[in-house]
Amino acid sequence: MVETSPTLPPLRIGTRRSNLAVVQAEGIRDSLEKIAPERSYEIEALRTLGDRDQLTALYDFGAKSLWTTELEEKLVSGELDVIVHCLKDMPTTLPDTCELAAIPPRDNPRDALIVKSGLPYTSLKDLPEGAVVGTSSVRRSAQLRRLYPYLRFANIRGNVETRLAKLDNPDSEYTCIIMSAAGLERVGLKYRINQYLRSKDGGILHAVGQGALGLEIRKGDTQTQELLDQLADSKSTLACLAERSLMRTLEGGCSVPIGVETEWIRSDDLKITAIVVSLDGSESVEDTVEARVQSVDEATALGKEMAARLIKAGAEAILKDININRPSKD
Ligand SMILES: NCc1[nH]cc(CCC(=O)O)c1CC(=O)O
Repeated sequence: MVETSPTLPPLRIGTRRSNLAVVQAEGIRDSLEKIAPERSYEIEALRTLGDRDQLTALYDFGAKSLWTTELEEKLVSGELDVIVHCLKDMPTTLPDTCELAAIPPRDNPRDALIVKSGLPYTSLKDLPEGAVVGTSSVRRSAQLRRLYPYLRFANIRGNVETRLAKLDNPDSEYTCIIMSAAGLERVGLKYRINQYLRSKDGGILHAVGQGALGLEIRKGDTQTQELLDQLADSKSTLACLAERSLMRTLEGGCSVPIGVETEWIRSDDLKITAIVVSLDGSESVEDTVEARVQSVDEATALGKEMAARLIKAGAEAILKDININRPSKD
């Protein structure tokens, strides 16, 4: 007689209910099926507060956890085993019942310019005076205001497909929008990207963790941790942890204009560049630092060092001013 090992229950993968979130969760499920084909996997896509409320501007939500709280409750209660997040939507400090188990290989971290269909512009510098950039991200608008003071800005909310539809509507005010390149590429919309933006091209730095996924588990769930270890990418992990350490030290939420870029030079040296910009773009501090990074502690230390340099250059005054002038929730 053949002994059958006790079968594990299906691993329950939770995510938000946007097309992008589901595509991401399916990608993780497919990778897990290759690594551990004996196990079965289920995806549960949940509508979160951030998905339901499309009207409140992002900076009015205050806490960054609008995408994560409801999923974490299900994780802690055992209804889910892992949550697949966009890393940039994850608060830098998690509830102490949960932990960040793994960061898989990062996709393109850059922002992308998408121009309204039918308009001839192909880069930020082509945009005429008064052109309207659709974005609800103060990180994006503050950096653009600094470099292109003649542009105008309007909020835009909704998932990737909704934003593109709003852009292309001939009656909408938008000339262009800025979205994450990774988000567009994952849902098959790479062809809509007119320009990839970065410090050397267009001049704007991306968000902390942009282009990476974060896999969150119940604290102490070693079985799921060991499974997810096999999806982790050490270079992506260390770079993203350095970025998150910078953000945590500056105490910025998703709505604080901190732009960042990390780049591996030689095999173990990480270069980090970061900028903090006032909402109107009139003030900014920027710096670059480089260090050997071979461990989580060294990544964290590099992020802290970057934050210390920005604070020394005046970042605190800019951030304090932003918090005072932030529109209230009511
Ligand atoms: N702001 C919301 C958000 N969070 C993660 C992504 C896309 C995926 C990623 O960049 O990791 C997006 C959309 C966007 O910024 O265009």
